[in-house]
Amino acid sequence: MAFGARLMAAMRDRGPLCVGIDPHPELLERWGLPDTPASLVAFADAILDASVDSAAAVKPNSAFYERHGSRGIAALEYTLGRAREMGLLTILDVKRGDIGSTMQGYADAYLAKGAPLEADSITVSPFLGVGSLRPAFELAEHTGKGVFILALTSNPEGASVQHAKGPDGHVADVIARAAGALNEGKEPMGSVGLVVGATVGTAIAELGIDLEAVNGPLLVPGVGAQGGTPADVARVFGNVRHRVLVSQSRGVLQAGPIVEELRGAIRAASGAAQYSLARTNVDE
Ligand SMILES: O=c1ccn([C@@H]2O[C@H](COP(=O)(O)O)[C@@H](O)[C@H]2O)c(=O)[nH]1
Repeated sequence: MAFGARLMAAMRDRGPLCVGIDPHPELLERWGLPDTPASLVAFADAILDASVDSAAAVKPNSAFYERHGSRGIAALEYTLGRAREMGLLTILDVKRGDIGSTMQGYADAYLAKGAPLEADSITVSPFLGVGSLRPAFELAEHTGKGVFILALTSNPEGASVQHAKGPDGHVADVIARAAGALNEGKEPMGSVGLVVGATVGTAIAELGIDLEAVNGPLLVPGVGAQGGTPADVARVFGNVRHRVLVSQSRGVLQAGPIVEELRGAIRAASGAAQYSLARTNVDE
């Protein structure tokens, strides 16, 4: 089954939350764990156990694994495999993007069946042009995987590039339209998503972006530690609420390391997002 359909089913069954697996050194310390590769495994195991019946997906961020070198990558490989065995969808946050021939290598690394670092989906950066990402789109289509393109990121520095206007329109809108074209006609939604922060304020309307026409999942970071709120999510994404996957890392992970307490925080964050989105009047 295609990633878009699998994610839609997971969100229907377990709510609109994706739990970020971000083993920051500060979080490891808070959990009473040393900053070592073995701790990455213990940290992620607890998050997977707490998420399995309460979140639609998990999102390990590769950066926190790469900083430990090959043993960190081995920990990531283990965690991706364990999530797959548990039936949890994975979004590997690697933000890759390169010329087409090299992009094929990245696609093979993460989206090929049986690859050591196989994930259900990855994040990609369109800075070299959305067309350069084609190898990832094509392999994802072939293997039933997903791709999330950075469009309007949650950090304040993103706007100076993403709001810029070129011959084809605003950068973020060009990206959104490209995703819409790749997802056209897909039911219940396509597998090419966008990353759009909860912190983008009124940018969607100002840049003339039609999120409905994207027809793909919207991965929404920025809630919690970055200052975004469930009310912001509802305000920004009310008309496409059925395709919104809110991603939270530090906001929920600080409830660890006890799995029951972590599960409680995940359920509360998921419930808050769901409640806020459900109260949105799409005609407003
Ligand atoms: O626009 C973006 C894209 C990705 N991220 C990633 O999401 C998490 C956010 O962590 P929090 O602790 O919930 O702030 C992190 O892995 C970022 O690299 C993002 O924040 N914004």
